[in-house]
Amino acid sequence: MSDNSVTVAVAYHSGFGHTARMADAVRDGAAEVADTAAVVIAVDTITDEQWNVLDAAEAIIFGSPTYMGAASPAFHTFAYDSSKRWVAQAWAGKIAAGFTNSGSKGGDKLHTLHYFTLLAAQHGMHWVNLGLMPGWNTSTASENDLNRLGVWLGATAQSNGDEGPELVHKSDLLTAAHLGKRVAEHAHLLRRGRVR
Ligand SMILES: Cc1cc2nc3c(=O)[nH]c(=O)nc-3n(C[C@H](O)[C@H](O)[C@H](O)COP(=O)(O)O)c2cc1C
Repeated sequence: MSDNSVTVAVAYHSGFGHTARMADAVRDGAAEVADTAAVVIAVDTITDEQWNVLDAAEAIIFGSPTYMGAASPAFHTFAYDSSKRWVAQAWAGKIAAGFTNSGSKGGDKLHTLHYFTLLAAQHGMHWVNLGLMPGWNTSTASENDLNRLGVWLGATAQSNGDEGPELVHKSDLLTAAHLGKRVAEHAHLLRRGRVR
């Protein structure tokens, strides 16, 4: 890593492993960008050292399954605990983005992403959206299209209730990787624009 390196941290919760697959894909997408350190942090087991990683990161990408139309309780505990950073606006100026996964095609996932934007705004962070046109929305389109669920705000996945994490849809993982890469690119842009 050079002096121009950036850190992209993926702060996520996953109850049963599906959202964890997305988190890994987001990390791998970010790591494709040169001079990027990409790390995943499970917020339900977060350590003091990992809080320090978040404090030092140029970008934090929030991820959670959608449970009962919102982010999971474990993610909300993390958000509550981040209020210590909010008081000092310690994360202000960082880049933020988000992803979620649910059992239904719609599943009220958008509410989880909206919540992430509010969390980011309260922290004074800059939201980066997905940056992909919607896929799978014409008669000739395919469910293997990127952004097959047609969401602009962040990356989304749909996981059938009777299938394990190993069957998370390929397109959703590629869409998650796209988000990670885009966030890393924006983190570099922001860093280059910073007066040192
Ligand atoms: C308590 C609970 C609430 C859920 N609520 C929703 C929901 O509101 N909408 C939806 O589509 N799926 C819902 N689901 C399904 C999960 O979003 C889905 O199983 C997801 O893949 C779980 O991700 P995870 O393995 O990362 O925990 C719910 C599941 C649980 C356990």
